[in-house]
Amino acid sequence: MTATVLEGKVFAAEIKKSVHKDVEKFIESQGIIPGLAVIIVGENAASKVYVANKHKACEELGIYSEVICMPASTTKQELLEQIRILNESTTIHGILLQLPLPDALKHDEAELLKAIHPDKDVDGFHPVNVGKLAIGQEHLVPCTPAGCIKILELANVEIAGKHAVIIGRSNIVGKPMANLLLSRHATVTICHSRTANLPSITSQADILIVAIGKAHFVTKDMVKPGAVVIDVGINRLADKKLVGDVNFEDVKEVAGAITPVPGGVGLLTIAMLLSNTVKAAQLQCHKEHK
Ligand SMILES: Nc1nc(=O)c2c([nH]1)NC[C@@H]1CN(c3ccc(C(=O)N[C@@H](CCC(=O)O)C(=O)O)cc3)C=[N+]21
Repeated sequence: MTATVLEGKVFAAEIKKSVHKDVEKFIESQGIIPGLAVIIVGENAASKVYVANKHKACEELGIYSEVICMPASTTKQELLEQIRILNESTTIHGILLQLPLPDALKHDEAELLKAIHPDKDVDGFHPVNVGKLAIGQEHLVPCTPAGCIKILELANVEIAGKHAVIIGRSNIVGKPMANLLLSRHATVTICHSRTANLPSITSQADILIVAIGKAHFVTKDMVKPGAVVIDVGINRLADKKLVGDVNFEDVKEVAGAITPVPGGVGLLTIAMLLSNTVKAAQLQCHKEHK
């Protein structure tokens, strides 16, 4: 048996189409354009590519987008001031602070993310939004795990009652992913670097979500026949080739369905960012009219 390949492009196009409609409706009813600001601090080749992709996607959908590039020498104070300006801006509805931050700012990350107004937090990283997700009140949800859920939904994969295993416990993917799956009634197991006998657990998964940042880590002996495998990894090999955390060619032989890298989850991440930007704009307008 060979797995069905879950093409990110197809699902992302579907989401973008619906977001595009929402953008048009929003502009018509409010007389303003939804706006996204992306702050990028320092030089990071990969970050620049993502930011350029996000900018292009905004243009396609009629969302106003601003990219704010700041030097690696930027201080916490300067960054907080930039965030304050964007929080108060009436043309910007979504703010994304691109991670990772330069080393000098790494220990300020939590404080900086908390400075973004929760209603403009299109990454869903503010503690208020993290907390809301944890108690089942989804508000602005992190884009990558939200994209994984969209893939499952659009591919008609049943979640309720299924055993979902997540490899990776990051705040950006693993933890929010667990909450999203739990709210949709999956039985959820989170594995990580200290998990004993990992293959014995991953082999029980009906849905396997892999987000550990190790190229080709998951092989077919770790996958239950017929499982749905979602690969969140993006690893650049020495030859510049982009690969996931899953050994695609190997796992494809046993999985029921699998996402490719590139062309999988990454495209959904961008689509969900656009969706969150319009949602944020809607939230802010409702508040103004109260
Ligand atoms: N605050 C913050 N929020 C983020 O959401 C965030 C971030 N920081 N830092 C970096 C990561 C990474 N990320 C990606 C987005 C799109 C693709 C994407 O479009 N990938 C395509 C193309 C990949 C390529 O060819 O380079 C694909 O997988 O097919 C990948 C990765 C968002 N991130």
